[in-house]
Amino acid sequence: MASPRLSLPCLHNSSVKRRPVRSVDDRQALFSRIAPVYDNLNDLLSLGQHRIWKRMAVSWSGAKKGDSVLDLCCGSGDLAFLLSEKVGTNGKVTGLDFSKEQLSIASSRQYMRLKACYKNIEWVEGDALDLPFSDCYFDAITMGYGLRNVYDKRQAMHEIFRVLKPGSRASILDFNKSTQPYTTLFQEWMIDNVVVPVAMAYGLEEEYEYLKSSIREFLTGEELEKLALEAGFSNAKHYEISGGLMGNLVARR
Ligand SMILES: C/C(=C\Cc1cc(O)c2ccccc2c1O)CCC[C@H](C)CCC[C@H](C)CCCC(C)C
Ligand SMILES: C[S@@+](CC[C@H](N)C(=O)[O-])C[C@H]1O[C@@H](n2cnc3c(N)ncnc32)[C@H](O)[C@@H]1O
Repeated sequence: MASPRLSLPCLHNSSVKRRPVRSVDDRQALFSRIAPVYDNLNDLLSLGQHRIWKRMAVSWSGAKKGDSVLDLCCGSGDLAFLLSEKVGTNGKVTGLDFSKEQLSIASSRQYMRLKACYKNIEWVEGDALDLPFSDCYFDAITMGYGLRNVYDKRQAMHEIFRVLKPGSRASILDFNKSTQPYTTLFQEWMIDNVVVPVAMAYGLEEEYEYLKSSIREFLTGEELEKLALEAGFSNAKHYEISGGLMGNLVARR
Protein backbone atom coordinates (compact mmCIF):
# COMPACT_ATOMS: atom_id res chain seq x y z
CA MET A 1 0.00 0.00 0.00
CA ALA A 2 1.61 3.28 -1.06
CA SER A 3 2.34 5.53 1.86
CA PRO A 4 0.07 8.56 2.01
CA ARG A 5 1.83 11.66 0.69
CA LEU A 6 1.31 14.17 3.43
CA SER A 7 0.55 17.66 2.29
CA LEU A 8 2.06 19.10 5.43
CA PRO A 9 3.01 22.78 5.15
CA CYS A 10 6.77 23.02 4.88
CA LEU A 11 7.49 24.24 8.36
CA HIS A 12 11.18 23.67 7.93
CA ASN A 13 12.84 27.05 7.69
CA SER A 14 16.60 27.17 8.03
CA SER A 15 16.36 30.44 9.96
CA VAL A 16 13.90 28.91 12.42
CA LYS A 17 15.56 26.36 14.68
CA ARG A 18 13.09 24.07 16.41
CA ARG A 19 14.00 23.22 19.99
CA PRO A 20 15.29 19.65 20.38
CA VAL A 21 12.83 16.86 21.11
CA ARG A 22 13.33 16.92 24.83
CA SER A 23 10.05 16.97 26.78
CA VAL A 24 7.58 14.12 27.15
CA ASP A 25 4.98 16.20 25.29
CA ASP A 26 7.45 16.77 22.44
CA ARG A 27 8.00 13.01 22.08
CA GLN A 28 4.31 12.22 22.30
CA ALA A 29 3.62 14.79 19.59
CA LEU A 30 6.47 13.48 17.44
CA PHE A 31 5.12 9.91 17.36
CA SER A 32 1.61 11.16 16.72
CA ARG A 33 2.87 13.21 13.76
CA ILE A 34 4.72 10.30 12.16
CA ALA A 35 1.95 7.75 12.84
CA PRO A 36 0.35 7.95 9.34
CA VAL A 37 3.61 7.03 7.55
CA TYR A 38 5.50 5.19 10.30
CA ASP A 39 4.95 1.64 9.09
CA ASN A 40 5.60 2.38 5.42
CA LEU A 41 8.79 4.32 6.15
CA ASN A 42 10.08 1.55 8.40
CA ASP A 43 9.56 -0.97 5.60
CA LEU A 44 11.17 1.29 3.01
CA LEU A 45 14.11 2.52 5.09
CA SER A 46 15.06 -0.87 6.52
CA LEU A 47 14.27 -2.73 3.29
CA GLY A 48 11.79 -4.75 5.34
CA GLN A 49 14.52 -5.95 7.74
CA HIS A 50 12.75 -4.46 10.77
CA ARG A 51 10.16 -7.24 10.51
CA ILE A 52 12.91 -9.83 11.02
CA TRP A 53 14.33 -7.91 13.99
CA LYS A 54 10.85 -7.76 15.56
CA ARG A 55 10.28 -11.49 15.07
CA MET A 56 13.59 -12.10 16.87
CA ALA A 57 12.51 -9.87 19.76
CA VAL A 58 9.22 -11.74 20.14
CA SER A 59 10.99 -15.09 20.01
CA TRP A 60 13.44 -13.98 22.71
CA SER A 61 10.49 -12.97 24.95
CA GLY A 62 9.58 -16.62 25.43
CA ALA A 63 5.88 -15.89 24.86
CA LYS A 64 3.94 -19.14 24.36
CA LYS A 65 0.40 -20.41 23.84
CA GLY A 66 -2.09 -19.22 26.46
CA ASP A 67 0.21 -16.55 27.94
CA SER A 68 -0.82 -13.04 29.00
CA VAL A 69 1.78 -10.72 27.51
CA LEU A 70 2.51 -6.99 27.15
CA ASP A 71 3.85 -5.06 24.19
CA LEU A 72 5.11 -1.85 25.75
CA CYS A 73 5.30 1.29 23.57
CA CYS A 74 3.38 -0.76 21.03
CA GLY A 75 2.93 2.02 18.47
CA SER A 76 1.11 0.68 15.41
CA GLY A 77 1.21 -2.80 16.89
CA ASP A 78 3.85 -4.74 14.92
CA LEU A 79 5.11 -6.70 17.92
CA ALA A 80 1.63 -7.04 19.44
CA PHE A 81 0.41 -8.81 16.28
CA LEU A 82 3.40 -11.17 16.40
CA LEU A 83 2.74 -11.85 20.10
CA SER A 84 -0.93 -12.49 19.30
CA GLU A 85 0.06 -15.30 16.94
CA LYS A 86 2.43 -16.73 19.58
CA VAL A 87 -0.07 -16.83 22.48
CA GLY A 88 -3.06 -17.81 20.33
CA THR A 89 -6.80 -17.41 20.93
CA ASN A 90 -6.51 -18.59 24.57
CA GLY A 91 -3.81 -16.05 25.29
CA LYS A 92 -4.04 -12.29 25.84
CA VAL A 93 -1.97 -9.44 24.42
CA THR A 94 -1.99 -5.92 25.84
CA GLY A 95 -0.51 -3.19 23.66
CA LEU A 96 0.25 0.01 25.60
CA ASP A 97 1.24 3.38 24.15
CA PHE A 98 0.76 7.05 25.05
CA SER A 99 0.02 8.16 21.48
CA LYS A 100 -3.67 8.08 20.56
CA GLU A 101 -2.74 8.31 16.88
CA GLN A 102 -0.41 5.29 17.04
CA LEU A 103 -3.07 3.28 18.90
CA SER A 104 -5.67 4.29 16.35
CA ILE A 105 -3.49 2.89 13.55
CA ALA A 106 -2.93 -0.30 15.59
CA SER A 107 -6.66 -0.73 16.18
CA SER A 108 -7.58 -0.19 12.53
CA ARG A 109 -4.90 -2.68 11.44
CA GLN A 110 -6.41 -5.19 13.90
CA TYR A 111 -9.83 -4.96 12.24
CA MET A 112 -8.44 -5.00 8.70
CA ARG A 113 -6.65 -8.30 9.34
CA LEU A 114 -8.62 -11.51 9.37
CA LYS A 115 -6.57 -13.68 11.71
CA ALA A 116 -8.86 -15.02 14.45
CA CYS A 117 -6.15 -14.69 17.11
CA TYR A 118 -6.01 -10.88 16.72
CA LYS A 119 -9.22 -10.69 18.79
CA ASN A 120 -6.94 -11.41 21.79
CA ILE A 121 -5.32 -7.96 21.59
CA GLU A 122 -6.38 -5.05 23.81
CA TRP A 123 -4.99 -1.54 23.18
CA VAL A 124 -4.35 0.61 26.26
CA GLU A 125 -3.47 4.30 26.29
CA GLY A 126 -0.96 4.74 29.08
CA ASP A 127 2.52 5.74 30.23
CA ALA A 128 5.36 3.21 30.26
CA LEU A 129 6.67 5.02 33.35
CA ASP A 130 3.50 4.38 35.36
CA LEU A 131 1.92 1.15 34.13
CA PRO A 132 -1.75 0.55 35.03
CA PHE A 133 -1.14 -3.13 35.84
CA SER A 134 -0.67 -5.18 39.02
CA ASP A 135 2.68 -6.58 40.13
CA CYS A 136 3.77 -9.90 38.59
CA TYR A 137 0.98 -9.78 36.00
CA PHE A 138 2.57 -10.70 32.62
CA ASP A 139 4.18 -13.91 31.34
CA ALA A 140 6.35 -11.95 28.86
CA ILE A 141 6.98 -8.35 27.85
CA THR A 142 8.29 -6.90 24.59
CA MET A 143 9.37 -3.34 23.98
CA GLY A 144 10.29 -2.47 20.41
CA TYR A 145 12.07 0.88 19.81
CA GLY A 146 10.52 2.26 22.98
CA LEU A 147 13.18 2.34 25.73
CA ARG A 148 15.36 4.82 23.82
CA ASN A 149 12.33 7.13 23.57
CA VAL A 150 11.11 7.15 27.17
CA TYR A 151 12.11 10.04 29.36
CA ASP A 152 13.29 7.98 32.35
CA LYS A 153 14.86 4.67 31.33
CA ARG A 154 15.52 3.55 34.90
CA GLN A 155 11.85 4.07 35.85
CA ALA A 156 10.73 2.22 32.72
CA MET A 157 12.96 -0.75 33.59
CA HIS A 158 11.61 -0.80 37.14
CA GLU A 159 8.02 -0.84 35.84
CA ILE A 160 8.84 -3.68 33.42
CA PHE A 161 10.36 -5.65 36.31
CA ARG A 162 7.37 -4.91 38.58
CA VAL A 163 4.64 -6.16 36.23
CA LEU A 164 6.56 -9.24 35.01
CA LYS A 165 6.02 -12.63 36.66
CA PRO A 166 9.07 -14.16 38.40
CA GLY A 167 11.05 -16.36 35.98
CA SER A 168 9.60 -14.55 32.94
CA ARG A 169 11.43 -12.51 30.32
CA ALA A 170 11.45 -8.99 28.93
CA SER A 171 12.76 -8.59 25.37
CA ILE A 172 13.76 -5.02 24.49
CA LEU A 173 14.63 -4.26 20.85
CA ASP A 174 16.15 -0.96 19.76
CA PHE A 175 18.92 0.70 17.82
CA ASN A 176 22.31 -0.33 19.15
CA LYS A 177 24.53 2.39 20.62
CA SER A 178 27.66 0.74 19.26
CA THR A 179 31.11 0.95 20.82
CA GLN A 180 32.59 0.31 17.34
CA PRO A 181 33.39 3.65 15.63
CA TYR A 182 32.78 2.35 12.10
CA THR A 183 29.37 0.95 13.04
CA THR A 184 28.38 4.30 14.53
CA LEU A 185 29.76 6.05 11.44
CA PHE A 186 27.65 3.87 9.09
CA GLN A 187 24.54 4.16 11.28
CA GLU A 188 24.79 7.97 11.36
CA TRP A 189 25.70 8.20 7.65
CA MET A 190 22.55 6.19 6.78
CA ILE A 191 20.39 8.42 8.97
CA ASP A 192 21.89 11.64 7.54
CA ASN A 193 22.03 10.58 3.89
CA VAL A 194 19.13 8.14 3.44
CA VAL A 195 16.65 8.27 6.31
CA VAL A 196 16.32 12.05 6.76
CA PRO A 197 16.25 12.90 3.00
CA VAL A 198 13.44 10.35 2.51
CA ALA A 199 11.57 11.70 5.55
CA MET A 200 11.95 15.21 4.05
CA ALA A 201 9.55 14.16 1.27
CA TYR A 202 6.88 13.92 3.98
CA GLY A 203 7.90 17.09 5.81
CA LEU A 204 9.21 14.94 8.68
CA GLU A 205 12.96 15.57 8.47
CA GLU A 206 13.18 16.98 12.02
CA GLU A 207 11.26 13.98 13.39
CA TYR A 208 13.73 11.55 11.78
CA GLU A 209 16.78 13.69 12.62
CA TYR A 210 15.81 12.94 16.23
CA LEU A 211 16.87 9.34 15.61
CA LYS A 212 20.56 10.31 15.59
CA SER A 213 20.53 12.29 18.84
CA SER A 214 18.36 9.70 20.57
CA ILE A 215 20.85 6.93 19.69
CA ARG A 216 23.80 9.09 20.85
CA GLU A 217 21.98 9.66 24.18
CA PHE A 218 21.01 5.97 24.52
CA LEU A 219 22.78 3.30 26.58
CA THR A 220 25.31 0.80 25.25
CA GLY A 221 24.50 -2.90 25.45
CA GLU A 222 26.65 -3.26 28.54
CA GLU A 223 24.92 -0.29 30.20
CA LEU A 224 21.49 -1.76 29.34
CA GLU A 225 22.46 -5.06 30.99
CA LYS A 226 23.58 -3.12 34.10
CA LEU A 227 20.31 -1.14 34.15
CA ALA A 228 18.31 -4.39 34.06
CA LEU A 229 20.33 -6.00 36.87
CA GLU A 230 19.98 -2.82 38.99
CA ALA A 231 16.19 -3.00 38.47
CA GLY A 232 16.28 -6.47 40.02
CA PHE A 233 16.40 -8.82 37.04
CA SER A 234 18.30 -12.03 37.86
CA ASN A 235 20.12 -11.98 34.52
CA ALA A 236 20.36 -9.81 31.41
CA LYS A 237 22.04 -10.27 28.03
CA HIS A 238 22.28 -7.76 25.16
CA TYR A 239 22.54 -9.25 21.67
CA GLU A 240 23.79 -7.14 18.78
CA ILE A 241 21.98 -7.84 15.50
CA SER A 242 22.28 -6.72 11.89
CA GLY A 243 26.00 -6.01 12.17
CA GLY A 244 25.58 -4.05 15.37
CA LEU A 245 23.07 -1.55 13.93
CA MET A 246 20.37 -2.94 16.21
CA GLY A 247 20.39 -4.63 19.58
CA ASN A 248 18.08 -6.71 21.75
CA LEU A 249 18.23 -6.92 25.54
CA VAL A 250 16.81 -10.11 27.09
CA ALA A 251 16.25 -9.85 30.84
CA ARG A 252 14.81 -12.58 33.06
CA ARG A 253 13.13 -11.69 36.34
C1 LIG B 1 11.74 -0.07 13.02
C2 LIG B 1 12.89 0.88 13.07
C3 LIG B 1 12.78 2.08 13.66
C4 LIG B 1 11.55 2.51 14.38
C5 LIG B 1 11.67 3.96 14.81
C6 LIG B 1 12.11 4.26 16.07
C7 LIG B 1 12.22 5.58 16.48
O1 LIG B 1 12.65 5.86 17.73
C8 LIG B 1 11.89 6.64 15.61
C9 LIG B 1 12.00 7.97 16.04
C10 LIG B 1 11.68 8.99 15.18
C11 LIG B 1 11.23 8.71 13.89
C12 LIG B 1 11.11 7.40 13.47
C13 LIG B 1 11.45 6.36 14.35
C14 LIG B 1 11.36 5.00 13.93
O2 LIG B 1 10.96 4.68 12.69
C15 LIG B 1 14.20 0.51 12.40
C16 LIG B 1 14.11 0.57 10.86
C17 LIG B 1 13.63 1.89 10.34
C18 LIG B 1 14.69 3.02 10.45
C19 LIG B 1 14.02 4.38 10.31
C20 LIG B 1 15.76 2.82 9.38
C21 LIG B 1 17.12 2.75 9.99
C22 LIG B 1 18.17 2.51 8.90
C23 LIG B 1 19.42 1.91 9.51
C24 LIG B 1 20.21 2.96 10.25
C25 LIG B 1 20.25 1.25 8.42
C26 LIG B 1 19.51 0.03 7.82
C27 LIG B 1 20.49 -0.68 6.91
C28 LIG B 1 19.91 -1.92 6.23
C29 LIG B 1 18.82 -1.54 5.22
C30 LIG B 1 19.41 -2.95 7.20
C1 LIG C 1 9.43 4.10 17.56
S1 LIG C 1 7.83 3.74 18.17
C2 LIG C 1 7.88 1.97 18.36
C3 LIG C 1 6.56 1.35 18.01
C4 LIG C 1 6.55 -0.17 17.94
N1 LIG C 1 6.95 -0.77 19.22
C5 LIG C 1 7.47 -0.68 16.84
O1 LIG C 1 8.37 -1.45 17.18
O2 LIG C 1 7.31 -0.26 15.71
C6 LIG C 1 7.97 4.26 19.83
C7 LIG C 1 6.61 4.29 20.52
O3 LIG C 1 6.79 4.54 21.92
C8 LIG C 1 5.73 5.36 22.37
N2 LIG C 1 6.17 5.97 23.64
C9 LIG C 1 7.25 6.74 23.85
N3 LIG C 1 7.32 7.08 25.15
C10 LIG C 1 6.26 6.48 25.80
C11 LIG C 1 5.80 6.42 27.13
N4 LIG C 1 6.42 7.06 28.12
N5 LIG C 1 4.69 5.70 27.41
C12 LIG C 1 4.03 5.04 26.42
N6 LIG C 1 4.41 5.06 25.12
C13 LIG C 1 5.52 5.76 24.82
C14 LIG C 1 5.50 6.33 21.22
O4 LIG C 1 4.20 6.91 21.28
C15 LIG C 1 5.69 5.40 20.01
O5 LIG C 1 4.47 4.85 19.57
